[in-house]
Amino acid sequence: MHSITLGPLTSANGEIQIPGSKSLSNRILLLAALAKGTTRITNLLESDDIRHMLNALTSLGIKYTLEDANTCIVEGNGGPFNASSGDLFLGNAGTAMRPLTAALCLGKGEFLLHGEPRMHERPIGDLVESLKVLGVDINYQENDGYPPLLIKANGLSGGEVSIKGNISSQFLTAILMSAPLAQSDLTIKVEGELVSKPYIDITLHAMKQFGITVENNHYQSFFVKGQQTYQSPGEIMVEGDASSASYFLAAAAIAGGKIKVHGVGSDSVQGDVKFAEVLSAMGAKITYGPTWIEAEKDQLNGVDLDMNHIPDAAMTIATTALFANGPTRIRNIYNWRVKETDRLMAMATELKKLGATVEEGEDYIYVEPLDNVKHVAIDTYDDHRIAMCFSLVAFAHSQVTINDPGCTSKTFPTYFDLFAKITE
Ligand SMILES: O=C(O)C1=C[C@@H](OP(=O)(O)O)[C@@H](O)[C@H](O)C1
Ligand SMILES: C=C(OP(=O)(O)O)C(=O)O
Repeated sequence: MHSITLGPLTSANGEIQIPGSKSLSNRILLLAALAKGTTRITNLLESDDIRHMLNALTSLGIKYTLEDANTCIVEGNGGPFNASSGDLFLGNAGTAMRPLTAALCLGKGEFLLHGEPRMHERPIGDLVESLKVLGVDINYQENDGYPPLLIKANGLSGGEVSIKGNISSQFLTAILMSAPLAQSDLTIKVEGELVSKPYIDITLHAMKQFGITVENNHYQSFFVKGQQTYQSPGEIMVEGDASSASYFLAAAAIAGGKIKVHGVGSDSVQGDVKFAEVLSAMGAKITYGPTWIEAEKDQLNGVDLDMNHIPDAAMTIATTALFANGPTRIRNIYNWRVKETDRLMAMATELKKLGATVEEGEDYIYVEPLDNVKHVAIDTYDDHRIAMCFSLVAFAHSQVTINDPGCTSKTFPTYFDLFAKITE
C-alpha cells in the first residue's frame, strides 16, 4: 500500500489559497443544472466528490463545459431533469447522493443511485421515508434504509412533510433544494434534533443566490412555495473550503509560525469557519479578514466543547488536542459514526497507536496530550479527514507515516503538496 512519511517538523509558515468548498461546489452545480439560464461557476473544487456530481449531471442530460479544472459553465435546464432513466454511481459523496435522490423525484423516469461499498452503509432512510410521503415510489435495492436506491419518479407533491434531523442535515438540505420545484407549496417540519445545523444555512444561502427564498421558522419548520424556477445568477464564485482550512490553521497553532489562509474568512457562509473560534478558545492567536483567517502559535489548552455544529473540522481538534496543556473532550458528535468510516472508532484507534490516552464515548471523544509520540503507520480507513488530521502529528518531535494518503482526493487532492510547502 502506498504511504507517506512526514516529519519531524518544527514550523508552519506562509499563505495558502484554499481550494473551493465541497459543500458549495455540489450545491451550486445542482442548482445551476436545475436553473433557468447559463451559470459560470468559478473556483469550483476539483475532487472526487465533485466529479461524481458532474458525471451524474452528464448522465441526466445536462450540458456543461469545463473552461479549466475550476471553471465550469453549466447550461441550466430551467426545471427538473429531462432524462427518463439513469444509472448513477456517486462514489461516497453524501453531497451528491442525498440531494440528487430528492432532485430526481422531481422528474419522470426510473433512476438507480448507488456508490462505493461505504456509501451503501451510510443511512438514507429518513430522507427516503419523507420522499415517500410526498408521493414518490422509491425502493431499497439491498438493505432497508441504505443505498442503492431505485426511484420511479413522477414529480414531488407539495403539502406537509416531516423529516428527521438527528442523523444528517443532508436529508433536510435535499428536500429544501427540491421543494421549489414541487407541484405545490411545501411545509417541511424537522422532527427531533437537527444536527450539523450550519449546513442548512449553506443550503439556504445557495438557494437565495439562485433566486429562491425559504421561510425559516427557527429551523423547526420551513415553508417553500411550489412551482417556482431557479434563476441563474450568471456568474458565481465558490468560497474556499472552511473544513480544508482547518488543517493549516491547526498546523500554525501547534508549530512555531504563522499561517494565513485565503478564501474563507469572517464573511464566509460555512459553519466550519467557527473552527477558528475553537482554536482561539484553546489559546491560539487568530485574526480574521472578510476572506482570510490567520493563525499563530501560542500555548494551547485543552477544551471541553459541544462541536455538533462543526462535525468535519472538529476532527482536526482531535489531533490538535495532543499538543494542548490538559485534556480535550469533543462532545455531541454521534454522527461521526455514519460518515466516511466510523470516525469515532477510527480516531480513537489511531490516536491510541501513537500512545495517547483516549476515551471513545458513544457520542464523544476524550484525548489527553502526549509528550512522546511513537512513530507508527496511521491507517486512514479511506477517509480523507483521518489522513489530513494525522499529518499534524509530524509536529510532535517524531515522524508519522500516513497509509493511503491518496484518499484525500475525496475533497482535497493537493493536500499533502500544500502541507509540504508550508512546513519545515
Ligand atoms: O451538507 C453538507 O454539505 C455537509 C453536511 C455535513 O454532513 P451531516 O449533515 O451528515 O453531518 C458534513 O459532515 C458533510 O461533510 C457536508
Ligand atoms: C462527511 C463528509 O462527507 P459527505 O459529504 O460525503 O457526507 C466529509 O467530507 O467529511
